[in-house]
Amino acid sequence: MKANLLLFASSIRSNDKDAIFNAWCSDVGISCPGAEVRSTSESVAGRGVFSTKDLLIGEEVISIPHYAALTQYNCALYFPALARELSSAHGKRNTKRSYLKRIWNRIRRMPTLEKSTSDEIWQAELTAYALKALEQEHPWSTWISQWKRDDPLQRLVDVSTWRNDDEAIGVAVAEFHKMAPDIPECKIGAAIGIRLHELEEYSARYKDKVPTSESLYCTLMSRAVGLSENVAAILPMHDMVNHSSNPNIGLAFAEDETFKLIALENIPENTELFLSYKGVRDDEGKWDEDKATWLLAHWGIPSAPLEISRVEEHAPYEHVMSLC
Ligand SMILES: C[S@@+](CC[C@H](N)C(=O)[O-])C[C@H]1O[C@@H](n2cnc3c(N)ncnc32)[C@H](O)[C@@H]1O
Repeated sequence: MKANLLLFASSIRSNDKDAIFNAWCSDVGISCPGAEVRSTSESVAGRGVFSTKDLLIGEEVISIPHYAALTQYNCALYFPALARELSSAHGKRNTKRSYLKRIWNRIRRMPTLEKSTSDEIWQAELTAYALKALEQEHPWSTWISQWKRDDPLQRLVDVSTWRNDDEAIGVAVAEFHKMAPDIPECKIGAAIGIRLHELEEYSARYKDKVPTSESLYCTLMSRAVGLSENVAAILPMHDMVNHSSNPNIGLAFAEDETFKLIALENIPENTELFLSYKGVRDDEGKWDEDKATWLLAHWGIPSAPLEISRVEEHAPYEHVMSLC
């Protein structure tokens, strides 16, 4: 069923895809008074969210009810049997990741910092739920079947032999380096190594126990947002917004049980809307090579020192986190 849906998604024309997605948002109660998804060469990524009218600073652009969000909590309610299977599949973790983390920190000449292990758990869980939603034609399947990611890491993961193919890994590193020549290849290699190791762990832990897909895991990672330290979500419509280090909208938590995307400045009609997935400045406001490496490895988005000219994060929305 999943394969059929994905085939269906790739065979429909881009504009039809956008119309289907925009109509689906309205059907499930996502209100977009000032925005819609468009596939267009005017988007930085070929597809993104655009304003459909002039927007004023502070204006609500999109409102997403909590129940529409793909979170572990909502998913456990919709798919309780899978929630039980997932909790028994988590099992005991091994420690190889901390070894890779030490390599990363050695490259950065930083002391070892342990990263929270909850990241891999939410990624695995949300991947399993997304696959189940596709299989059961849950209302989310219309949305999930439109997820896509196209960058060297995704292409590498989609080559089923990547585990035994150092050459393919080298090609991915070289492609990333071409996209972001200011980032040294050794850092890109270390970041990709960590990502691939996560995938290996994911497969070893969950395969044959719950629905798994390395490809979807990799794609999903690039669409999620951290709502709090241990809660990640993929929010329909929010996940269609592309990244800029000069964002014009921000995510806010509202008291009416919705997530809201709010204009951070006056935005003319037909302008691409942007969020900041991850800041790439250090404490002094300079381009930070490590942060830039993760922006590249996690989302496939390049950055360079000269691109940053304005303030990145807007104080009222600083509670909005990106996962990495
Ligand atoms: C959350 S999705 C955004 C929606 C996506 N464009 C789509 O059509 O589904 C994140 C992905 O969009 C692409 N993307 C977002 N911002 C970008 C940018 N500034 N430049 C290039 N690609 C970008 C990257 O492939 C990234 O992994």
